[in-house]
Amino acid sequence: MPVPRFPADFVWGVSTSAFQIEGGTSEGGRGRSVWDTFTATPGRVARGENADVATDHYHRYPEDVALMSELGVDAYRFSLAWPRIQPEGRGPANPEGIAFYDRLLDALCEAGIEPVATLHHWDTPQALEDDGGWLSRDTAERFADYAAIAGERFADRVKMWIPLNEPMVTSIFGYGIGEYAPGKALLLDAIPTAHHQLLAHGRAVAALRSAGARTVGTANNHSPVRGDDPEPVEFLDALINRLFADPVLLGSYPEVLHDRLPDGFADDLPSIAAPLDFYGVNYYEPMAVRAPRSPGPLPFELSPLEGFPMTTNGSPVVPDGLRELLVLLHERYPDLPPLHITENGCSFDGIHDTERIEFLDAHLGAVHEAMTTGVDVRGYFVWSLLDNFEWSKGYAPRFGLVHVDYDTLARTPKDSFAWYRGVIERSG
Ligand SMILES: O=C(O)[C@H](O)[C@@H](O)[C@H](O)[C@H](O)CO
Repeated sequence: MPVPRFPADFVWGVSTSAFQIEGGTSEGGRGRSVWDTFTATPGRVARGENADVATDHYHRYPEDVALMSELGVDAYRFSLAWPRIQPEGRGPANPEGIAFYDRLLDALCEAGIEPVATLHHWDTPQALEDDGGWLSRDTAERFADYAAIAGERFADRVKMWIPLNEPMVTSIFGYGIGEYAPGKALLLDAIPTAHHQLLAHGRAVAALRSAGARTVGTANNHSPVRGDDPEPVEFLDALINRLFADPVLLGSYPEVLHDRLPDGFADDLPSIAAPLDFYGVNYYEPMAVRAPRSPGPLPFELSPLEGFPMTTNGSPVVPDGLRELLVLLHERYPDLPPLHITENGCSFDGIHDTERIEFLDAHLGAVHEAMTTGVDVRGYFVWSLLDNFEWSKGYAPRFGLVHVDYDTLARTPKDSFAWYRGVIERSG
């Protein structure tokens, strides 16, 4: 199905993150992050893989910027590595770290590609984790200092800012079930990490605006929750969607989680609900849930979503879930700022990646459908430009429009690269 016409000023982009592509983890004065520690811990990452080299973007960024130029994107969403800019997570900026991002930003501006900078894509400095990490309120204050440094140094070239990528994943996968760094399995006792991240978001918005940032938003991952039993559906919806959206967009928390939040949380809500210029959404798949079949610590259990094609990463392909989500956000949040799809993509193998083209085509169709019903969507960013390090799954899942040979680090555009370039060209 030909991709429908999007507005002429619609933003076409691609996304990546520092830890997943940069490599050079011990170069340029970079400090250790929780993910360096996690990948060095046996049994945490498939096949014992790590991101010490990853796609070597740290050295090959000119080639990657040239690929984006060839692709014709308007914007590139990447993340700054906090441990590269502040190796211990506090104190003065690391000049070599700043210099690396200066080089990258200058190359992007030279190529006419708008930089979209995420301040935190999960690589928290290990030194802060040793002091409690996101379980500690102080980390939010340290994050504000980091945001001020980044704003002062880069706000002249960065077009859009995103303080945190998917705080939900850090809280639930990092502190709740321990599947991601820092690998803690606190279950619902992980919820204070959500509040401290949201406080960090609010503090960073203020720091970035003082530094002259033009446009500030979010990149929250959201999934419509499906199930026949309303109780587990509402609870999971509160846990993965509303816990991270309501405080930012309504200035309140879902009632059902109040007793899990730190004392005095309400005093922080005005700072957390700082007005935004856009609301970024990462979408991959809906979630299905049911009541637990045996007593356990959680009032729900996940259930498989059947009857859909699957990606090589085990995700069901449900394009209409994206339309459903956009309409839900539009209806649920009256003062919702314009939306950007800050991530959407899939893992499939091979250079001739027809399934990826079909996936992106169908999801763009879903976005357009939501727009025709009045949802204000301004841009779309494919995850990802390059195959990269897929966290605890290592390098097996391939999400890139560009294939990466991890032996030679050679980049090879896939069929989806040419397809997306055509979409961008046609949308004019
Ligand atoms: O959404 C996420 O989980 C992250 O932002 C990305 O870092 C992932 O790599 C991507 O989504 C594929 O799973």
